[in-house]
Amino acid sequence: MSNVKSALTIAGTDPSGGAGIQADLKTFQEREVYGMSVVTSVVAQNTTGVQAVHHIPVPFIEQQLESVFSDIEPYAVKTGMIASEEMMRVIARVLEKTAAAYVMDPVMYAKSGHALMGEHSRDALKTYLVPLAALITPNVPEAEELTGMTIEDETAMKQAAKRIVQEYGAKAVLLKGGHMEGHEAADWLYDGNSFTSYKAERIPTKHTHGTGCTYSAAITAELAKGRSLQEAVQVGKEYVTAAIKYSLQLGSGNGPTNHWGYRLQSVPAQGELHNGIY
Ligand SMILES: Nc1ncnc2c1ncn2[C@@H]1O[C@H](COP(=O)(O)OP(=O)(O)O)[C@@H](O)[C@H]1O
Ligand SMILES: Cc1ncc(COP(=O)(O)OP(=O)(O)O)c(N)n1
Repeated sequence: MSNVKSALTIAGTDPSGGAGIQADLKTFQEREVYGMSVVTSVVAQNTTGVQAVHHIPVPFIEQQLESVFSDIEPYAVKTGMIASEEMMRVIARVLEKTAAAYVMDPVMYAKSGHALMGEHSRDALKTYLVPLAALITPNVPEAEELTGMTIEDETAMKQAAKRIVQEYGAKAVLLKGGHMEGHEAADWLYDGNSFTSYKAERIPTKHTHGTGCTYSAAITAELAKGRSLQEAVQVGKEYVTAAIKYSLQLGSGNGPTNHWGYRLQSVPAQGELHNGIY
């Protein structure tokens, strides 16, 4: 296996560059790992929402996976949008055979509310992919879908995380608190033994397109570099918080995260932002 640390994302696309594979590859690049991608669905979307979806035929997803894995074995893999049970089965067959750390972002909806996973595929996600994952990163609505629980406070967040590990066989769960109320954006990691919280000040912005993709991709990149799960989540949290803090006023909806945000934190105060970005 090459010493070059590489990460693979298996996910849908966003031609406006804020979410999906485009966000994942930007994150991999910024976190200094070699990024690769397998496309599951081509999504016509932008900062205002999803306009249309074209699913890649399952045999062609299989072909892309074969092209990558027969040539470059990734150190870590993340999955994002996987729309159907058939896609999940093909992806699971490949992930069963790899030693790569696997991070699953169980993407069900875009922030606009558009469904990105078929309703009937949620059980299949639990059957085929959850048991293979080193980490699952649901937001609160996704954790509610997975567990059937109503999650309104941190106690319920922790109960849901525990249930996903104990009942569905996940190795670890990071339940993200972006959808909760309060002055902190608090996420809870449960690794089967104990809980760790990752908290940051809630930033008052509507420009949060692609936050979940950015976060899980940053964690995946850090796992590819050999960091522990706790360290990888810590770096991921710092990365996504900075990406939200410096998020971009692009488009007429929810603007995207800024992948230079992490670097900007350590730069002394500047005057004009260059190109509105850094
Ligand atoms: N306004 C915000 N300020 C700071 N952190 C946020 C904000 N919104 C979300 N986050 C953080 O961004 C990450 C992604 O969370 P979340 O929005 O829950 O996921 P998703 O994008 O999958 O819906 C989490 O770490 C969450 O705490
Ligand atoms: C192709 C694709 N995958 C995932 C998402 C969801 O992205 P996420 O980071 O959870 O947040 P939003 O951008 O939906 O706010 C997506 N939109 N497209």
